[in-house]
Amino acid sequence: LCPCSFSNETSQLSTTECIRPVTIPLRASHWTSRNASRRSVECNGIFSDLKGSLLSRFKSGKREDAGTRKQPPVWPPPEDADESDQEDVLDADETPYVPEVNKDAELDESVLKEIASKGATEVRVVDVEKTFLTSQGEKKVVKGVSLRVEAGQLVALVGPSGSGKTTLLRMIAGLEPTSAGKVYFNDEDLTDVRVQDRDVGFMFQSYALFKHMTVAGNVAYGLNTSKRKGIVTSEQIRKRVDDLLSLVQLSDYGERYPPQLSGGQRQRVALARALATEPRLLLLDEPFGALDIVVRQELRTWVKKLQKALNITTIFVTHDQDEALEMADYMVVFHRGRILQEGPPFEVYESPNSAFVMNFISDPNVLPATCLAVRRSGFRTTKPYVLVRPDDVPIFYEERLDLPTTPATVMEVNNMGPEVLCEIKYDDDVTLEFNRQRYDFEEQPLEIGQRVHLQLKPLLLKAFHPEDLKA
Ligand SMILES: Nc1ncnc2c1ncn2[C@@H]1O[C@H](COP(=O)(O)OP(=O)(O)OP(=O)(O)O)[C@@H](O)[C@H]1O
Repeated sequence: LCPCSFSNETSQLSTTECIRPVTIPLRASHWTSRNASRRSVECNGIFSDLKGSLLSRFKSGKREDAGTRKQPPVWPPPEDADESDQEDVLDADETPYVPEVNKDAELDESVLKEIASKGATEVRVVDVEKTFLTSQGEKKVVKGVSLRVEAGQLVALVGPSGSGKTTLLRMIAGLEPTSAGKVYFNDEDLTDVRVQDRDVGFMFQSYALFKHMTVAGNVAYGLNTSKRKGIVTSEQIRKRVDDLLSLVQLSDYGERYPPQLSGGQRQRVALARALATEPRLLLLDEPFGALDIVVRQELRTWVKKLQKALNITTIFVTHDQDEALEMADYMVVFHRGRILQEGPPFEVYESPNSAFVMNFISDPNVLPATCLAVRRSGFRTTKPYVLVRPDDVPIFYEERLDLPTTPATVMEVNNMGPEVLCEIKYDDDVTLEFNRQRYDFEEQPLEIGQRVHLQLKPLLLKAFHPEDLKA
């Protein structure tokens, strides 16, 4: 186990108590009470063992040799710290939670102005196609895509792996030539313009920082290589780097090296670097994909706030539907190289235009189209299956003669925090999950074995053939 934040190691831990092997990235900032309790939930109790093991190791005086480089303060504390200090560090119940970023921090107006000196840019792609030449012949991976991204919007491209999201992003960036179609920034045709002349900032999942360069050096890299922004003297560069590091709340980290940072901090450096040259457009490809769930959640909210404050048009690719629903102003669902649906996230969620979209952005139940409940609902289809979301199923204690309800028996009741997830079985043995807000559930609780009556609303069902859901 390596708790040292220099090493960037992860530990593979298996335990019979866990459903599957657990990988826990260890970082100094993890040893905090809120994270600790979340982590213990995440890994089914393994945390207490882990903590105990680290505690004994720490008490035995072993720690990583941090090398001869200038070292920032890290956990574990120096060996000469007295035992009571050590207990303090490890006592998850008493250590205050240290968030990855201060989401409520006021953004310095002068810094914002410095960085967001241009107006936001509208991006349009028109009938864009991409064909790759592979050993099996030509492969068209983007098939006539048209999309308008309004100036200042945060747009999420979602879809299964291989559906063409990254390829589209790369064509917008100029990293990949288009096979057909046009790319415009504010009505300026940039289709054949080189990447370095498009004024685009990138941030990818793999931090892509130069390990041998300090944080400040990484942020300054773009400025050093492109002197076209009027930032030419070393003093101007230093000022811009300071501003950017302050913006991403890493002012004290300029002299560190990337391996000395946590994943979230590295992504913040990558963001500062992407913003260094005042890009007109920010492109993020799975920016939080490599981060753990707690940090990811925090950075989502923070990046969204920053994006709005900078008013910079941003397109991001994500596999995480929740991330897209939470962050995006506009959501684009890709399937097999085409856009299947686009719109504000709540609209796409509320009114998916196909079984594929419903299945992709929520976690619906699959029912046979001929089952009792579907027939009783009045829904008619020739397709073999039907999707229904767990939050789209009204439930009644008594039979409702005015509504087409179907009786069922409660089989499971699982408290999931803010929601209660229940499973019922209809009399034809078809099962269905539905959820209720905990507050509603407490008002009207359900018990295992209880008879209930559920309504399926035809407008909220989507019929499908298994082929329709394939990536
Ligand atoms: N240089 C290339 N040569 C050949 N095929 C490629 C190349 N780049 C991408 N592809 C193929 O294009 C298809 C789309 O890839 P792309 O990375 O755009 O998908 P994606 O939706 O972003 O998926 P993921 O989320 O997994 O990155 C995939 O089948 C991929 O294998």
